[in-house]
Amino acid sequence: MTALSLTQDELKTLVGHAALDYVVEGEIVGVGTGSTVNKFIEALGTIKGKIRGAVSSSVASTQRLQALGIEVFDSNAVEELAVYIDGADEIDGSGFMIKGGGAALTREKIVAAQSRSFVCIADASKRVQVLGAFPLPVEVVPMAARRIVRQFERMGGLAQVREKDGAALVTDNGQHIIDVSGLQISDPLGFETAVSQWPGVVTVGVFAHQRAHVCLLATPSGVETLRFG
Ligand SMILES: O=C[C@H](O)[C@H](O)[C@H](O)COP(=O)(O)O
Repeated sequence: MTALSLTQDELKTLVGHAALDYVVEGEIVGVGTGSTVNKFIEALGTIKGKIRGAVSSSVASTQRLQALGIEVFDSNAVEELAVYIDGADEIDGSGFMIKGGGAALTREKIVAAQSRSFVCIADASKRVQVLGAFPLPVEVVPMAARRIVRQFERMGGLAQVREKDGAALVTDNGQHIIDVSGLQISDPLGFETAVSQWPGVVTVGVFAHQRAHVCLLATPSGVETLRFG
């Protein structure tokens, strides 16, 4: 394949449109959050007559979907989704991911869990050997934040509460986010299981139990499809 000279934004558009191949006609599609998913939502608008609607993982994505005339269903109103399409901050060779750079990790994990298949859309910069170079987002109940920061520090991480406009960021769920840098997550399944049990942790941004089944990776040579079985 010839190398294309595309900006990161164009790569996201490419992969956002490629994800349409995974949308099942007549069904409700699970929609993630983030700048790559925003390209997918734009593309979804062009085939909105062919789908029943969407289940969304954030207020931001819901607003974008509704602005395009796509009906957004409550996740409780839908038993199971055929496919969930979402971006990632990092993805490894097993389809394990770090997510939550946009603070939407909790609802993302919920929608991923109710979907038969997770299609990750990302540009090639997100592909890693070992998870952890991207600071790991963890959604926490505010009263537990200090204790959880200390726990990550004891593991050798550097943890801090994410801020927005000079105050702690508040998620769609009314909680806070801790970002943890300096961790190498060599056992994503074990790590996710362990941290998920800490009191006050709402959701850890390691997606190992809800890993991707397919990753559409935008590269300078076009879209590569990685399948994780
Ligand atoms: O909370 C946000 C999500 O996990 C996003 O899917 C992730 O941060 C990737 O976002 P982007 O496509 O903007 O890089």
